[in-house]
Amino acid sequence: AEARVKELHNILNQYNYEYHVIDKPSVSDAEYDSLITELKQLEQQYPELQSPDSPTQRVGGAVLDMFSKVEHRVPMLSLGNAFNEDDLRSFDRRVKQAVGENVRYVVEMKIDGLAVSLRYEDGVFVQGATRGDGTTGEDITANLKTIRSIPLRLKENVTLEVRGEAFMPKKSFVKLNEDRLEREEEPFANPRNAAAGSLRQLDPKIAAQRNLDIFVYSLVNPEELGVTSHSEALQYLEKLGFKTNKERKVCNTIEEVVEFVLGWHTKRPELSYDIDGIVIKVDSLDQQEELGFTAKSPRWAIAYKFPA
Ligand SMILES: COc1nc2nc(N)nc(N)c2nc1C
Repeated sequence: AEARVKELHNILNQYNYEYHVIDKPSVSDAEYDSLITELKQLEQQYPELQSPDSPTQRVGGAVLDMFSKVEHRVPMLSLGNAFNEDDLRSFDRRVKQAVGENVRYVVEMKIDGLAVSLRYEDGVFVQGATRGDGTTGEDITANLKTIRSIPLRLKENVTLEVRGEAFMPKKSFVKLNEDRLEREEEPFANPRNAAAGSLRQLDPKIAAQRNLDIFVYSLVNPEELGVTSHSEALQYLEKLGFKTNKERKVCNTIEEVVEFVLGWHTKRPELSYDIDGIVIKVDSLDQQEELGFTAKSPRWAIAYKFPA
């Protein structure tokens, strides 16, 4: 039975990855459901084979009476803002004054959701937390486990921490508000508030019904893993089984960045999720190191904000 349980963990984690992370399911929902039912039965029959990282443990048990605090070992910083093209050119000039002319940028969607931190030990998801004040956040592990695109087990048994943005897709937001209006409950103002409200639920069963999703956008201390650029770090995270946002672009000049940013002003409504801006980052980790941080944000990144 133990061998079968291990095999079911691997098969179900892979099927969950195909469906929720890369959106390329290789089996039917019925096939997935029959295997999850088999695993649940084996876990009932052999309680010693149960484990917190089992695919059956996505929707946790207890309703909490409060969230415990989590100290972020590496602070979760905020980003400096740019509001127009000239702000972007000034950012580029500041960067080049510090690290020279040869700079490559990675440009990414700034998802309008909730920043969260996910910690893994030996490949297993052990703790997830909100940003809080950047130093102290709230432990929302049980709620984050209900997000199917968050792997409970990585494809390699590594210990690391990632940051990402949990969000509610536009379609889920519309459906949720329709249901709330039917139940004469206050609708949420926007998907960001709906995502925040869902992750603040003390009952994981409620969070599990909210169809939340996540894009992981950074690896804490990537230099420890021998990657030399942010782009490589993102590719490594994808290899591990994380969901990253595909709309990113490597740009070799700030003019390319400006063109990319202006393009998204008009393309924004086509996205299935809300973005409130575009994040521009120096790609080279060595140059990020040279640029360092201000008290509250990295000097090697900036958020271009769309007009509200
Ligand atoms: C490096 O720090 C960051 N990177 C980010 N990247 C994206 N795509 N979105 C964010 N909201 C974000 N926020 C921070 C603090």
